[in-house]
Amino acid sequence: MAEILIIDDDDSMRSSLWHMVKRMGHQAESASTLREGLEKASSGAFDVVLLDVSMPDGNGLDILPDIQRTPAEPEVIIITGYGNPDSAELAIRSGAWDYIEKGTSLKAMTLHLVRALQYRQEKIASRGASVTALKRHDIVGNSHKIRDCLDLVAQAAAGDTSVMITGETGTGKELFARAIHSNSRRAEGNFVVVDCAALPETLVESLLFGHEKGTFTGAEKAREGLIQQAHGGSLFLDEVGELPLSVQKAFLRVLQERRFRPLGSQREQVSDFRLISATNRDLDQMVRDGSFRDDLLFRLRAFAIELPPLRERPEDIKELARHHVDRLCERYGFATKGFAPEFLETLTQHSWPGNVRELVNTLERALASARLEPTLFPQHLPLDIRVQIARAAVEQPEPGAAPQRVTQSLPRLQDFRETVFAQAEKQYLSDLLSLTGNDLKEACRIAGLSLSRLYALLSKHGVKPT
Ligand SMILES: Nc1ncnc2c1ncn2[C@@H]1O[C@H](COP(=O)(O)OP(=O)(O)OP(=O)(O)O)[C@@H](O)[C@H]1O
Repeated sequence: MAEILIIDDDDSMRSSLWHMVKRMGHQAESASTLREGLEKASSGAFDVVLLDVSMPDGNGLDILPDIQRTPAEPEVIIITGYGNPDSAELAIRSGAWDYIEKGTSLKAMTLHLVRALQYRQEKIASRGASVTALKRHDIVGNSHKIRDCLDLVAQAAAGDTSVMITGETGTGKELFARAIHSNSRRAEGNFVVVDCAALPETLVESLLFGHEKGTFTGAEKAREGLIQQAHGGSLFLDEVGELPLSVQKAFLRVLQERRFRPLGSQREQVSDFRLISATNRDLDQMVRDGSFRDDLLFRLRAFAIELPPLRERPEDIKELARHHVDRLCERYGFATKGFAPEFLETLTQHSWPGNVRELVNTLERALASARLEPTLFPQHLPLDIRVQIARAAVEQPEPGAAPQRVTQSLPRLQDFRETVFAQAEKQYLSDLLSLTGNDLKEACRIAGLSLSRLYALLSKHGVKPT
């Protein structure tokens, strides 16, 4: 029996969904505001949340990420009476399982729920089996986003297709590539790293494909190429966007046929390798610009993993800091160090544009500054980071400027949302009345509201036709 939470302010809708869930033999709970819904989702163990978009205390899509981050990580089905393509796209991009309009028959809604439950059951079963068995290979973090990536690592490791890992610099692309290799059937073979950004253009072909003795000046001995070294293992093309166009063509052929000819050789060689590539560049844009081959991209991206930046998973910072400080202390022969609470707080407030690599470098600098002192304080952190955080705490943003990281006297997020939402709703209603010249029928049509709902909102905000 599954547990379903219905968040909808419309009494009759809530009640018919509740009966639908009960008839399916599941447990149902309901909430009529977003606040109540989020509270219930946070304390319950729901499998699916049916979430209305247009609610009295805000837009349901705004709390979608909060619901997905609750411990049970439920699937969310968005239900709305005012469907529009943009919010449908936003819902799906934000990870909603499905998006349905209120006019949909109960029979069809039942089917959506059955599918969502089936999907969830299979996801939990496969995640349990695959991620538990996964060797993490030093990957630290338990945020929802990292666990989703580990799930993909487990899936990729079980197969043999080419994998492309994308993500900002320092997000752990090489670490994840190694994890795929060491969890795959090729784990006993070589993991050969090719840093495409560091390959000199004149030597790239000979390094990849190898060469015979005397093929060019300086080729005093025959040399095995990196592709051959990866035979039986994995070839990791880091910064693959930097591969020159001429080499892209030759490499495409290697991928298609797993055969290549070393420079100066008459004979073709065979290499059975699994390709993993990584980039922080927008390869689709490079294809549009003509600097990357679309047929190669298509082959490289048979399976894709996108790693999240550290600022989107601050909950991992503490564990990452512990892991890397312990490793660094061991390397330098220090006794391990404790963290003052303010130290962790400061780390969590920084936005880490260089991601985990920047965090690791910063911890190394903090250790050098603390030397034999047993506890790390913010004072051990580099000055530039402390200055940035101190400035952000006191600076008022310029009108229209990007939001800053502020640390003092903020209201509760829910209260802030409610205030902003109420102001925006009031403004919208005034604009609606002026635009329509107080024609309430036309206003209902534009806003997608019933007349009674429009009256209720006008009276709630004290907006009167002029
Ligand atoms: N999830 C993680 N857990 C532990 N350490 C991590 C994690 N992600 C990254 N790191 C550490 O951060 C540093 C950078 O990682 P890595 O080289 O894999 O990043 P990258 O995305 O390949 O970077 P670039 O794009 O600059 O090549 C390494 O020291 C790595 O050990």
